[in-house]
Amino acid sequence: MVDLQEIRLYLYGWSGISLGIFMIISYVLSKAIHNVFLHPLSRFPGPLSHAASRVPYFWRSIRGTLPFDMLEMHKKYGDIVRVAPDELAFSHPDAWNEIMGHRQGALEMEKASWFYRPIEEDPLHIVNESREQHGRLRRQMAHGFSEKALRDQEPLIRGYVNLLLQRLRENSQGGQPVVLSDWYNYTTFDIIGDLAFGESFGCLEGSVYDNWIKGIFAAGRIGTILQGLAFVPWLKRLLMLIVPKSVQEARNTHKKLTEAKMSRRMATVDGRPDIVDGLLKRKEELSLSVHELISNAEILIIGGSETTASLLSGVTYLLLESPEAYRQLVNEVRSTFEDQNDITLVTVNKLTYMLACLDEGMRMYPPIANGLPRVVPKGGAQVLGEWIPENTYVAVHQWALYHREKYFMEPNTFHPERFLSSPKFSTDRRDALRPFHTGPRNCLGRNLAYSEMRLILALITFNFDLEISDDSHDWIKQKNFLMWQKGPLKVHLKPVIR
Ligand code: HEM
Repeated sequence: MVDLQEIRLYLYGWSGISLGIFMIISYVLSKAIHNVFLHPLSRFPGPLSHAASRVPYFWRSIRGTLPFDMLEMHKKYGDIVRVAPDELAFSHPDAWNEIMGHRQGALEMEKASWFYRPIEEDPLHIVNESREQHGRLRRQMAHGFSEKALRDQEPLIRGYVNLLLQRLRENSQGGQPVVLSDWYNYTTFDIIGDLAFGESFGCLEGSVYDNWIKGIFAAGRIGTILQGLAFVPWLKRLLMLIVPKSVQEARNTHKKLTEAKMSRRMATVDGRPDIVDGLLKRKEELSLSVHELISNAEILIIGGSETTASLLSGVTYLLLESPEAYRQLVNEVRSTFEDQNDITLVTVNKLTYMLACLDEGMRMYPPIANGLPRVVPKGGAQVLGEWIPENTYVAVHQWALYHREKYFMEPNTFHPERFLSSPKFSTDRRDALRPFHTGPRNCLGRNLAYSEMRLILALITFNFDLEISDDSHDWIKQKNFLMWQKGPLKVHLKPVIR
């Protein structure tokens, strides 16, 4: 016997669900139509799907192809591209100052919180703090990055570089290639670990990555997902509730290890020539909790090690794939120095060709390849002659900008001479190259990074002949999830006999 009441309830249920789905689809469609045709950014060019929704932009970001996709978009649509309903990408040398710089009579643009604070509950640090607290932190930290501080830090840095050279000698003895990309990472992590927490990670000692560092590598991919979810807060909250217990436990273990590191640093005498000393001295005045101190030390490690190591791997690869440039660099290093003890943080400044190689390396393989978005302040702002409405997100995507033929001749080939005033490259817009950004929130560690990179590269090319391993010729074909996903860069090292 058919129960009519049951059928009626069943049909009501289905019509309720259908109505719900219909309403959701109508909402999404009307929002997309509004975004494309009626939004204040409608007049800017870009792919239709990106104007309609943020999803395509995040799809590119979580697939790791954003830097390359941005180049294609700029080639097709020009210097300004609408990459999301509320975001514009700018690809022009002048955009740097207008977006990142000190703006005349106005405050600098704030950083976009969806990008910089993917987990709102986490303590803040110098990179994502608000303008006022950022200024205070920066003033204190700047002492640790001064020229005097760098001179005092030299013995510490040199100690790790010497250990790197020793390990490279040991590991290349049988003629097998070494994974140079790992060794660069070990070295920069150990150096920054010591400068930010008062102790190294023991990577060079143990010839392995510390677990703490492995966690940072995994964070890049998760970071891009969390950034996307910032636009759908309910989904983010839901997903956070179902994070597996093992992940939460790993996070807690990491937290405890870091707290122990910071406690040990705080127990050591004042005046250690490192980067956190300035913060420790003024922690009460700056109202810094232990967690904020840790958060600052952690961001120094993330920002100061992976970036420098990536560039070292990138420039080594590019040099080994460009024999003429490699030969010229080796010539410069070996004719400038007779003894490796003469190679210091000061004397490496003589290596002008090496500096050009590093700059060209940053152009072809910028450690921070994607745009770091800012928010247009109240009242709007002028960028590249266009009036941009308030609350628009704006960014410059480095990899894409540096690979545009409009600004760099032969952008896909390694030409250090473009940074040595070669007439062939006189039309290059060298002012487009800002790997350390510009303005009040630019990189504090620029000098430290250059010193480290020059010292390491000079000592390696002084001590070894390098040859890329056959299976590393495609090394540069990588994805990017906030950081480059570097595969092993294998290199044969032959000690130079003197
Ligand atoms: C090749 C190596 C490096 C590159 C390409 C690089 C790049 C950058 C960039 C683009 C920013 C701006 C971030 C933003 O706008 O949100 C930045 C900020 C920063 N970097 Fe670096 N960096 C490098 C090495 C280092 C090193 C070795 C340190 C030392 C620990 C360091 C410390 C910092 C700090 C403290 C900030 C924040 C500055 C502020 O907000 O006032 N960086 N870096």
